[in-house]
Order: sequence, then structure tokens, then C-alpha cells
Amino acid sequence: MSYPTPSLHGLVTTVIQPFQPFLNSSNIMLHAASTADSLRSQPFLQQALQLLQPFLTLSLLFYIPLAYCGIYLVNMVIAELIMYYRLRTIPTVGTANFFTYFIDTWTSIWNTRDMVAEGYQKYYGGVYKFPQIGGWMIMASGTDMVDDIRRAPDDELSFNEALEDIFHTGGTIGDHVVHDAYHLNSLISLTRNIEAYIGDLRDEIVSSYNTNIPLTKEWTKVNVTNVGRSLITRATSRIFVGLPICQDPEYEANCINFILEVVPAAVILQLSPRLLAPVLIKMFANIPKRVRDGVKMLRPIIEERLAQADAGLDKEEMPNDMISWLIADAKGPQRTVEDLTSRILFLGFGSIHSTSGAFGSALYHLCAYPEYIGPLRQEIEDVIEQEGWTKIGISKMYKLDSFLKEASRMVGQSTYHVTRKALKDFTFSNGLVIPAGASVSVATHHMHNDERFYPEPEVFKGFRFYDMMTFKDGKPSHQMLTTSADYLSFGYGRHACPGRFFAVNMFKIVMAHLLLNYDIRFEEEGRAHPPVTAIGNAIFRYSDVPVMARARQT
Ligand code: HEM
Repeated sequence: MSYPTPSLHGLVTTVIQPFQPFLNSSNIMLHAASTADSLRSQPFLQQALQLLQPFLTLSLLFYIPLAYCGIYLVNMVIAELIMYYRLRTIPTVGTANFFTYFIDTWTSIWNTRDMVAEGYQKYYGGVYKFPQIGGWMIMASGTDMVDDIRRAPDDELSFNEALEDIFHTGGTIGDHVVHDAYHLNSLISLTRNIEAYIGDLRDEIVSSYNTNIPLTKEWTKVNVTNVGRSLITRATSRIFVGLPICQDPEYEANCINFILEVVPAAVILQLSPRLLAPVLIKMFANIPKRVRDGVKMLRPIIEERLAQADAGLDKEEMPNDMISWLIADAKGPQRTVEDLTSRILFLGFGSIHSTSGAFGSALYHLCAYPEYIGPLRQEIEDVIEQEGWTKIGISKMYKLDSFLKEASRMVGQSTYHVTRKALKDFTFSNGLVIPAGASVSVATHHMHNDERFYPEPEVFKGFRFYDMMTFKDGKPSHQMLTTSADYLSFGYGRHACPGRFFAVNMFKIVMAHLLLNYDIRFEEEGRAHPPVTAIGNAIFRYSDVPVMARARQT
């Protein structure tokens, strides 16, 4: 039995017609013609399937992804509507209209800081919300509410869930790293061993300075961001993975690129449907490659160290670095090269990004306020003479500590910190409620620049905290690493930065070496601290404002 096939050629080409702009038209038309020819000799079902084949292929290519994106958008809008309804009683900065809210989530990238400031002025002591990419952010202000956040247990206000929302940890840092955070124990070893490794830390800092800023009589132009990253990456890596790999430029570049790619990757994961994200990440922020390269570079060292540990080598006999501390704390599946490398990259992310940012702020403040250089040099020289480059010596650099803390107060790393996600409805002591699923944070920048806590907050007073210091049992108050409800650069409460003891020691050695060995100034003498740009919650310095440095002549 034969079937009429008079216009098969036309039928096949008609099906394909709408997709022609997307396709290589000559190929598909040839395929259509040959399909029509071959159909004439086929049984019905086969003919039908063959007839539909181009259409099915095109459906797979276009309709299914289109439907997927549609479902994704509908899902997202429903989730946003539910949250919009649940947050209706919390005052809003920006639009309170659901539809224009979507536009505001985008425009907020450029005016987050202004919105947070507006809410801080209007609703101080309470809460307010503003739109940002990823949904509403609720801000709490005033030290009482900050203390409520500090006291809240993790099953009410979760640090990890907030971290997951911000960094989309599954596709960036690794969920296993965040949710199985045994490395927090290893950070205790990092703090306990400061005295033991402080000589190595300084040695690496000196060596890195010599690579980055030549000690010559001529002035050299210094790119603050690049040099800061290099100094801190080398210093951190010396204590994390040791010599010689810490001085390998390829290893250094991989640590820095990992850090630079986490945020773009998190943005991609936030904005794109789950299925497309891996492709986009590969194209624009290749985190998996950074991890693979890290694994490749660290494998021989980690494998040797695991073998030493398995052979029963004592903790004291192992090299005194982060690899050994992690291995000592790791169990079962945590003892793999891949897992250990992910943690080293993650801890590097915590260390390098924030400490090099603080370095930039301190260096610009030193150039903008050169009158501090003399007294700081004097203090450092006196302390080194009495104590040497020891932990106790570094801790006695009180003026330097105060200067660095003041620089971080004025120009911090972000507009808001101490972000937590409510896992249950959370009630503040003043009765205000945050519904489950919402995120809450603290307007750190505005608290740090609030007259209530810091008189004349707009004035840079390098010795502000030094003047406030009191000594109880020999321990000074108001140090950079002391957290409090009104000083939040290191966060607050049980999740306050566990790396801050290491960070402050490293930062002080970096600055002390610079002060003792270099003269520094802005290229354009007498200029002020360059303005910073706030994009979303992040603060960016203008790295195109260079600093000039030469071997110390003064
Ligand atoms: C100037 C340098 C640094 C700054 C300003 C800084 C700041 C912060 C802040 C604000 C938090 C969140 C705290 C909270 O939400 O309450 C944090 C957490 C953290 N930081 Fe740092 N940090 C610095 C250096 C370091 C270093 C050197 C390391 C590692 C060696 C590190 C590792 C961590 C880790 C692992 C967490 C998460 C803590 C947890 O899971 O409970 N940070 N840091």
C-alpha cells in the first residue's frame, strides 16, 4: 500500500522554515530535500518519524530549554511573591511595588550604599529592607539588635545558609567545605602556632617585597591592588603550604584567580537556570579549573604528607603548616587531595581577599596622612629593639594597630556584614520579627561612621583607638582584632572571623616592613585618599591611583 507524498518536500521545508534564521540554512534545506526523497520508499511509521526528525531535533534544541527557562522564571516569581507577602510589614527602602521591585533589584547594584544609608537614617534601632540581586535584604541597626544576632543559635539565624546564598557554595567553594567545616579546628592551630611560625611569615613578606617593590633610590610606581594581593598570597601560602610552592608564580596566580572568580561564578549561579550555569561558569569564571589546577600542584605535597601521617609521624615531626593541621583534623573522606585542596583554596579566599583589601586602605591612608609615618616608625623601631620580630613584639605595636583599625573603619570591605539567614521566624528583643527564609544583615559601614559610636567619624584619626586603649591584666582594649557590637570588620559572635589573629599579625608585619624600609607617597603629592566605588555590597578601590615607593631615605 502506498501513501500520497505529493508535497513532502514542501511539508518538511515548511516545518523547518521558522527556525531558519537560527540554522545553517543550506545544510537544513539539503537535509529536508534528501529526507523527502527517502520517504517515498519507507513504511508509514518510519516515514512519519523521519518526517518529524528535524522538528524533534529542533524542539530539543529550542523548545525544551525555552520551557525550562519559563518554568524557572515562573518558579522564581512565585517564590518572590510569597516572600514579598511575608515581608510586607517591614519598611522598605526603594520601591514597595512588586513589579518595579524586579527593576530595583538590578539598579540596586549601583546604589546599595545609598539605600542602606537611607534606611539607617530613617529606621535606626529597627529593621528595614531593600531589594538586591537575589531578593530582599533586611538590615538591623543599633547595638542591641546586633547583640541579638550574636546570641541567636545557628538553627535560628544561620551563617552557613547565608554564605550559601551569597556565594552559591555548591558551585563555587564546595558545599562539603561549608557544611563540614572541620577546618575551623585547624584555624585554632593557625592561631596557636603564631609564635612558632612568625619568623617564616616575616621571611616570606620580606622576600615578596623584594620581588614586588625594588629597594632602589629611584621612585617606583606601585599598583596597590596587585602588590597587596601578591604580598598577602605569598605570606598566607608560606604558612598554608610552605616552601617552595608558596613562591611558585603559577601557584600564586591560581590562588588569586580562584578568589577573583568566586564572585562572578556566584552571580552566574544566582541569575541563570541551574542547567545552564555549569556552561556559563566554564565560559566566564572557571572555578572547576582553578580547583583542578590547585589539586595538580598540591597533589605531591599532600600525598607525601598523608603518607607521613599514616606512617605515624608525630604532629611535632610534620612541617608546621596548614596542610599538616588539616590532615591532623581530617577524617575518612576528608583525607583526600581534592578535599584538602578545596579547603586550602577556601581559607586562602578568606585570607587573601580581605587582608589585601585592608592593605590597600592602610597604604592609601599612609600616603594621605604622611604625618603618621614618623611616629609609627619610631614605635616599630622601639618595639623591635626590645622584643625583636616576635608575637609579643608585634602585639606591642599599639599605634600601628590603631592606625590600621582606623583605616579599616573608614574604608572597610563591604557596606554590610554579619549576614545570617533565618531558618525559623526570629524575634528580636524589641519584638520585631524576621520571617523564616529571609536574610538579615548589619549596616557595618554606617555604624562605623556613626557619631554615636565614633566622635567626628568623618575625620581620620590614626591614633583614635590608641587614645582609647586601657590595659586590664596587661591586655589592651580596642585592638584591631577585638570584636564588639559597634566594631564589626571581623564580624561578631560565634562566626566572627577565626583567621583574624593570623590576619592582624601578618598585616602588621607587612606594614611595619614597609614603614621601616620604604618611603612612600602618592604620585600626585598632597592628594587625598582616592574615592571608593561601592558595587552591590562590595567596595572597590581605584587601583589606577598608584603609590610611589623607594628605598627609605628619610
Ligand atoms: C583583614 C582580614 C580579614 C577580614 C576583614 C575578615 C573578615 C571576616 C568576616 C567579616 C567574617 C564573617 C563574620 C561574621 O559574619 O560574623 C569572616 C569569616 C571568616 N573568615 Fe575572615 N577576615 C579576614 C582574614 C581572614 C583570614 C586570614 C582567614 C583564614 C586564615 C579568614 C577565614 C575566615 C573564615 C574561615 C570565616 C568563616 C567563619 C565561620 O565559618 O564561622 N579570614 N572573616
